[in-house]
Amino acid sequence: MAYDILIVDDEADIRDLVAGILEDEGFSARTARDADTALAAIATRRPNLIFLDIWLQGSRMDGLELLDVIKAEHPDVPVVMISGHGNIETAVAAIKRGAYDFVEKPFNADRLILITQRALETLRLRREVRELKQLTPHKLVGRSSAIQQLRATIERVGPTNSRILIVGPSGSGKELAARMIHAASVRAPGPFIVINAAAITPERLEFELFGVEPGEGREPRRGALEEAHGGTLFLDEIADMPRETQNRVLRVLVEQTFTRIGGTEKVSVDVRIISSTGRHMEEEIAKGRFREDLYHRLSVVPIRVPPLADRREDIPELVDFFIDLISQTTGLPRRRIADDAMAVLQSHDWPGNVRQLRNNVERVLILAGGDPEAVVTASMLPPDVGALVPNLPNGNGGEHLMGLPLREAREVFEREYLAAQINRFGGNISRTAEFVGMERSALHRKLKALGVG
Ligand SMILES: Nc1ncnc2c1ncn2[C@@H]1O[C@H](COP(=O)(O)OP(=O)(O)OP(=O)(O)O)[C@@H](O)[C@H]1O
Repeated sequence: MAYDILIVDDEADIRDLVAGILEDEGFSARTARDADTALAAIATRRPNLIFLDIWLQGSRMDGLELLDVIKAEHPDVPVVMISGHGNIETAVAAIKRGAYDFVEKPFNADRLILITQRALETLRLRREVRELKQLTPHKLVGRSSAIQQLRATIERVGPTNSRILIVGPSGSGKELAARMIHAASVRAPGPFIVINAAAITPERLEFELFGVEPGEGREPRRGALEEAHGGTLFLDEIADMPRETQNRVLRVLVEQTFTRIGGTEKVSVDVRIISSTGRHMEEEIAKGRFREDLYHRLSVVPIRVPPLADRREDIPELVDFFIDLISQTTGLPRRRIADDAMAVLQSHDWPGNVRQLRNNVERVLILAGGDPEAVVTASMLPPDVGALVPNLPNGNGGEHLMGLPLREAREVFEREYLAAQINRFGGNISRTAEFVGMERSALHRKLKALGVG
């Protein structure tokens, strides 16, 4: 379903322009010319995001007043202000009152789209974090040596107060590891606050981190640093942090104090910082995109979470864990995964790592339907998870073999089948031999004859 975005502006040209840009990106846009039509539109259907002009000519309320009403009634709907005289004071005023971000006229279509995506992504992440917090026990599942080492490291570094940088690809479990470190520390009863630098615009990131000084008669808006006082701040995707924010964060680490945006008063907090990245930080530093001194301060203890494809032996246990978890939380019946289906799951490359595996287990449980006793076989897996022998040329499950004489077809099949099995068992010949039902030495000879290795 397309995201529903409401554009509130007194100028028809602006409404049409913004709506056109968003619709071209596949969003669904509605428009309103003043406060009353906007409130009626919101009452009819709650939008996912609102663009709101600061100056609403000919309206009962101006944009900032309407913002107050929207925030009071729908605090979760992000509002991006449209500012004609864009300057930092207007932005600060709007953000103090709860706006998510602002765009300046004249519009830059790319920035508009970026802000839209980030606002929606933040919303999604917040919801996901909320759901996951409720649903997922903080348990790091897996018996591979990489996961065993990771668990040992977490136990060792958890109780210290050191800053930790967790490196690994998206969905591999970095945030989970950070939560476990927090849980293993004396800060466990304190808050665990997450800030994702990739999901927030640079301007917004500063507000979110450092907070905003109060205006006349208002409470200050506390940033993540203050929220995390006595606990842990998890800085996700630090490589996406703009240089200016890097400078500010470095100052916080050196001076142990900071000032809110627009303020002068020094605020000091007691926060442990755990950060994460999916990038090669050495490269980011070499290209001048990340401050080396900040990197060293954040990465007192570096921890690596390997991609799922490098620890395929964890997959069966993870699948069982997610089947239990998903069936408990959704009420869907549990299923048994047949050996052929597990072989496919273990052979797949999982570019989205554990998160992608979890989503696929959920899809399987939803789609399986019918008889709760039914076993999930390879043919019931989502098509993009791949065929039983994923690397067969053409990836079409075997039709191409029909054009070959039996001897050659058998050779092609054996080669691809064994290569996929070896890959699945992480290169371990003994375990592959056991699974495919051959003697270890016979398998060796076979592989040599087929030129696999
Ligand atoms: N070893 C594991 N055992 C159990 N659940 C796991 C494991 N690894 C990851 N998960 C689950 O997979 C999902 C993705 O993990 P997480 O959010 O920690 O990844 P991430 O590396 O921080 O991702 P991103 O870089 O995209 O933020 C979460 O639901 C998490 O609980």
